[in-house]
Amino acid sequence: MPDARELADLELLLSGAFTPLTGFLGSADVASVIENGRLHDGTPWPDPVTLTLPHDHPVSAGQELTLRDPEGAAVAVMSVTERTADGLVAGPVKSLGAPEHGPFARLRLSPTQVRAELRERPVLAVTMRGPLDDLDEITATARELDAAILLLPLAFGEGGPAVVRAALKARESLPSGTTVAVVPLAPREPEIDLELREHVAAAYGATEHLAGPEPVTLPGPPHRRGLVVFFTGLSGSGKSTIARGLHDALLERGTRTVTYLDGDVVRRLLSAGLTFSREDRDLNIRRIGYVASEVARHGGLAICAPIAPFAATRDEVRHMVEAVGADFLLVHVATPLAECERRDRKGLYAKARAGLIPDFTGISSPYEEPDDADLTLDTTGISVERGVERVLDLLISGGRLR
Ligand SMILES: Nc1ncnc2c1ncn2[C@@H]1O[C@H](COP(=O)(O)OS(=O)(=O)O)[C@@H](OP(=O)(O)O)[C@H]1O
Ligand SMILES: Nc1ncnc2c1ncn2[C@@H]1O[C@H](COP(=O)(O)OP(=O)(O)O)[C@@H](O)[C@H]1O
Repeated sequence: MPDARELADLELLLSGAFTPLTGFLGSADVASVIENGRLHDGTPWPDPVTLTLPHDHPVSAGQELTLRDPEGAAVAVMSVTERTADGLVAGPVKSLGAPEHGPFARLRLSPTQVRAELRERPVLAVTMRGPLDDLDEITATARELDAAILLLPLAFGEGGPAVVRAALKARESLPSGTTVAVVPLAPREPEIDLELREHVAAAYGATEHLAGPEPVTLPGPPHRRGLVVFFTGLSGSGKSTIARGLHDALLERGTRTVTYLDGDVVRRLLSAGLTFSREDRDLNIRRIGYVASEVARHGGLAICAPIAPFAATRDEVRHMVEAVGADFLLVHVATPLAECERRDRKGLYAKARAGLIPDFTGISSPYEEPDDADLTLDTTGISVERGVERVLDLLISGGRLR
C-alpha cells in the first residue's frame, strides 16, 4: 500500500498534473533526475517520483499491480516495468476511477478541467502552501498580463485544509473569475519544490507562475502540543506502577487532558485474542501507538505502558506520533531482570522458568534494550514517588507541562 506521499503523487500522475510523467519512475530515470534534473530521455524533470514496496511484496516486472488507499479502495492499476532489489516499483499507472473523498474533494480539479474552464485566456497561476500576503500584487500582475488568476493551494497532510481555506479567503478579494484548484503536492526540498511547482502550474495551463510565500509554521508551545509518554520495560519492572502514578499526578495538576492506555485493559479490549508471538506483540504495539497518536493529534497526552520489546516497532510508534505533529517520549523502565524476577508479583517468572509460559519476555523471548530512550529509570531501591517525580521532571524541563 502506498504511503500518504506516494498516494498524493499518484493522484497527480493520474490527473495529468505531473505531465509528461505517466507513472512512477524507474531506476534509470531516478539516477538521471538526481544527476542532472532530467529524465533518462533528456526531458527536464526535477524530482524522483517513486513508489517503494516492502521487500517481501511478490510483484515483479510484467505484472499488473493494484494500488489501494488506506481504506483498501483500489485507486489505480500499475503495469510494472521494473522491480529493484531495494523495493522500487516502476511503471505507468491507470486510474480505476475510485470515488473521491476527503476535505475539499470537489475542488480537486484536473488540469483538463481547469483548462476547459479558463479556455484560451492567459493564466497567472499562484501556487501556495500558506496564506498569500500580497493580493494587490497578484491583481496588478494579472491586469498587466490580461490573465485569469488560478490559485493552486498545495494541500498535503494535516495542514492541507487550512491552505485551501486560505485560497478561498484570498479569492474573495481577487478579481471575479479567479479559480481555485486543489493540488495534493507533498513538499520537497525548497529548490526542487519550486521547480516542481513550475511544472505543475504549466500543466494547469499557466502562462505565468507566482510561488506564494512559504508558510510560517509555528508548531505551538510544547505544553499545548500532543504528547505520548511511552513506557517500555520487562514485566514487573514498574511500568504500570509509575504510569499510574504519572496519570494521577497529571490529573491532580489538571493542566492537560490525559488518557492512560492501561496494558491490561488494552489486552482485554483493543487486543483481545492476541498472543505473545512476535507478530501479535507488534500488532498490539501498533494498535496502542495508533490510539495514542489519535489522542495526541488533538493536543492530548497519552500514557502507555506495554513491554514493547522490539526496537523497530517502538520506532514505528514514534514516527506515527510525530507524523501528527505531536511529541513522543520514550521512558525505559530499566529495572534488571533479576529484580523483576525477585518481585515476581504475578508469579509469572516462576511459571516461565518452569516452562509453563512459552515466549516469556526476558526468559524465552527477547527484550531489545532501547538506545533512544528519553529517560532511563531503574526502579530498584527507589520509591514509586521518586520514580514518578523523575518522569514529571522530564516533562517539566522540556516545557511539556506547566
Ligand atoms: N509470554 C509473555 N511474555 C510477557 N508477558 C506476558 C506473557 N504472557 C503473559 N504476559 C503478561 O502480559 C503482560 C505484557 O503484555 P504487553 O501487552 O505489555 O506485552 S507486549 O508489549 O505486547 O509484548 C505482562 O504484564 P506486565 O507484568 O504488566 O508487564 C505479563 O503479565
Ligand atoms: N520504584 C518503584 N517503581 C515502580 N514499581 C516499584 C518500585 N519499587 C517497587 N515496585 C514494585 O514493583 C512492581 C512493579 O509492577 P508493575 O508496575 O505491574 O510492573 P510492570 O507494569 O512493568 O509489569 C510492583 O509490585 C511495585 O510495587
